Order: sequence, then C-alpha cells, then structure tokens
Amino acid sequence: MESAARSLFSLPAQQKLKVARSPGQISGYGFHLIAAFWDKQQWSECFTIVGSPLEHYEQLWPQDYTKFCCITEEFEKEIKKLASRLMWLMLASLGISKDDVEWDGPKGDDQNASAVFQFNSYPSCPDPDRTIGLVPHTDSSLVSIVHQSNIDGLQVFREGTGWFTIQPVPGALVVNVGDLMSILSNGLYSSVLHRVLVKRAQHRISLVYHYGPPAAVKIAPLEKLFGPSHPPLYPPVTNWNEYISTKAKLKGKALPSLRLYDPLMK
Ligand SMILES: O=C(O)CCC(=O)C(=O)O
Ligand SMILES: [Fe+2]
Repeated sequence: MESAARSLFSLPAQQKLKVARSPGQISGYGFHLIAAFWDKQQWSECFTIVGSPLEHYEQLWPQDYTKFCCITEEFEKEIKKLASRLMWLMLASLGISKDDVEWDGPKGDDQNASAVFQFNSYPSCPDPDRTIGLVPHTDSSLVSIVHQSNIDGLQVFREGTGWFTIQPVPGALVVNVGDLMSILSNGLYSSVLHRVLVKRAQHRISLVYHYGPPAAVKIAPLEKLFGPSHPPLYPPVTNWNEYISTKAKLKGKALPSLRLYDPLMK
C-alpha cells in the first residue's frame, strides 16, 4: 500500500491535479484536510479516499487502476477490522459493551462505520526548520491508525514533557485517539495532539485510516460513563461531518470549546 501511495505522489503534478479535491469535498488530491483549520501553509500534499477510490484511480492510472483498486480495497478491509476491534477493546476496558452503544449495527457489525483514508506525502525540504509538515492538531475520528513506514517525523505532545518523536518500529502501526472518542468516553480517553516535521533529505509517506461512526449518527458521552459525580463533559454532536465543520469554524479548537466544565476544577 505504501508503494501505491509513493507511486501516486510521484505522478506529474498535472496528473495529480486531475483529481484535485473540489471545494466542499473531502476526497481527492490537495492539501491536508486540516489546512482548512489553519492559515499557515504546510510542507505536505495529501490524497484522501472516502468510499471507493475507483473514479479517481481511473484518472490517475488509466492503465493500472484495477491493480491499485485491489490493493486499496484489501488494505482498507483489514484496517477497518483492526480499527473496529481496537475501538471495542478500548470501550470494553471502560466497561462498555456493544449493547451500550446504540449506533452500532446488528451484532456489533461495523458495516456502516465511516472512514477517511488518507495518504500523506512530505517531500524533502531544503530548510526543514522553517516549515512544518502538519501543524499540531488532534484527529476528529474515533481512532486513527497510522502507518509511518521507517522515516520519523510524527511527534506527540505530552503535558509536562513537550513534543516527542514517535520512532518508527518496523511492522508497527501507531494508534491515535480522536476527538469523537474523547466525547464518547466522556473524557476518559483524550485525543492526542500531534504534528509532523519534515526532513532535509528524505521524502516521507504516511497512510492514515481515520475510523468514525456511521455518517448520520449522533455522538454523545455514553450514559454508563456519567452520573451525579461525573456529569457529561461534552454536549452531543449531531454527526461526524457537523463536528468537522464546527472544528473548521473554530480553527481546530472544537473539543476544548465544547467542554461543559473544566474537568480539573471539580
Ligand atoms: O504523517 C503522519 O505520521 C501523521 C499524519 C496525521 O496526523 C494525519 O493525517 O492526521
Ligand atoms: Fe493527525
């Protein structure tokens, strides 16, 4: 899958621009989606898939698109299973079962879950200290799974310690907790602030699978996770898309501004 992404980004610019993301759309080629949240330019390009990539792949690789579609479908099928499994394990560790989550399909079926699959490219940069690959952000998803191959650049912010690099481990994936998981878990899981630095001599590629709830589903703190001593920390969010629009309007600061009280002031 990584070499498919590399192949995509090494196509001539006019080829990639044939599938440029249209205004208001999520899928297609362009800047990272979080560019909408900040005014700064970032040293990166991005290709986003929502649903089937067929239409875009036909334009990118008129001869080979079936091969790339098969690779992508196979990868997405497996990573979706993994994301769903991880989400249920995280919820199970809070005492939540599939019966407690209304939006889940029959028998915990994840068929209706939505996902945004993203390829990121961070070309080598002559002056890496004067720019950034991706500005600090939290993902809007429930969980996001990152394949960062063998080139570092991803950093996570830890209170008290500051930024630290997530060193790539061969064969390992990175799992980020997203904003919707913070809301669903009533703040028991916190979405992680992260950013990406660029390299002077290396072209870094990452693949990120943002896993979310079915498109039309309301996300609110789970009833089992609040009570008189732990009131709901967040109000319900109409659906994933609405949350992303709110986040764009609030320049990326949606989650802190939604909080109904300061959890440290109890
Ligand atoms: O490139 C990476 O390692 C992370 C990318 C990322 O944070 C994102 O696409 O949301
Ligand atoms: Fe991210």
